[in-house]
Amino acid sequence: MITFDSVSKRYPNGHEALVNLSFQLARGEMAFLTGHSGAGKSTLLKLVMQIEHPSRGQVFVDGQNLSRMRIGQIPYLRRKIGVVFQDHQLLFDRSVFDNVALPLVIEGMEPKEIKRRVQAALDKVGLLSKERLNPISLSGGEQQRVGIARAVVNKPPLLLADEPTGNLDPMLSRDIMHLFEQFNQVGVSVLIATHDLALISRLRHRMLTLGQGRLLQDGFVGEVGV
Ligand SMILES: Nc1ncnc2c1ncn2[C@@H]1O[C@H](COP(=O)(O)OP(=O)(O)OP(=O)(O)O)[C@@H](O)[C@H]1O
Repeated sequence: MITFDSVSKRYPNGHEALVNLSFQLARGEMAFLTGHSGAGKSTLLKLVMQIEHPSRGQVFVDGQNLSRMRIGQIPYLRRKIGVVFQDHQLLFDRSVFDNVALPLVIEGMEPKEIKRRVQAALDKVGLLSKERLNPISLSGGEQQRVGIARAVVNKPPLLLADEPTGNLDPMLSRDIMHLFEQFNQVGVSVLIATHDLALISRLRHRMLTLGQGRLLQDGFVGEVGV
């Protein structure tokens, strides 16, 4: 689903955020991306989303070489990728329903189909009863679930998350990771950047560790000594 082939990323200020990075995330695989602050985790995710571009090497998503992609194709790429952020970036002047519906409204989907999809996504994250509320009245964990529902509402084959449990306590964090596992179990490829080694040490998934933009380790959590 994702292939990095000898990818380096140098920002305009000269900082090399990723150095000769190669790895693959198979279709239907779930992996964690970890490493110290500034190791390059967010940069890697931005390259997948085409927010940033590699200075050297090639990135493939779902078989497509991103460096050969025309600008007009970028929206189609982004539709394949659900993204969850730490601060969930919800709109507090809209209901939970409207927040989750947003990607479908932008796509121009029929209102009836939007309703069906949004309710299915809210049901999956356990928030169907709160669809009419304003997200400001929800707890931090619930707000993060709204963010996840919005990320999966158009059924993307790939889900990326950048520190999705950063503001949550350990129990809520486990629930959120469990939700990602459930999406993975139905075939969604999942890549989650996180600092939270204590949390991921309990889950048996592949872990890619970055250090100063290089891939330091790649293996299953138990094998790499976490
Ligand atoms: N737009 C930019 N311009 C210049 N340097 C940048 C830019 N974005 C990130 N960097 C630098 O690139 C390096 C990697 O940053 P990145 O955000 O990818 O790391 P990270 O592993 O996600 O860190 P954190 O866990 O703190 O979010 C850092 O040294 C950062 O300061």
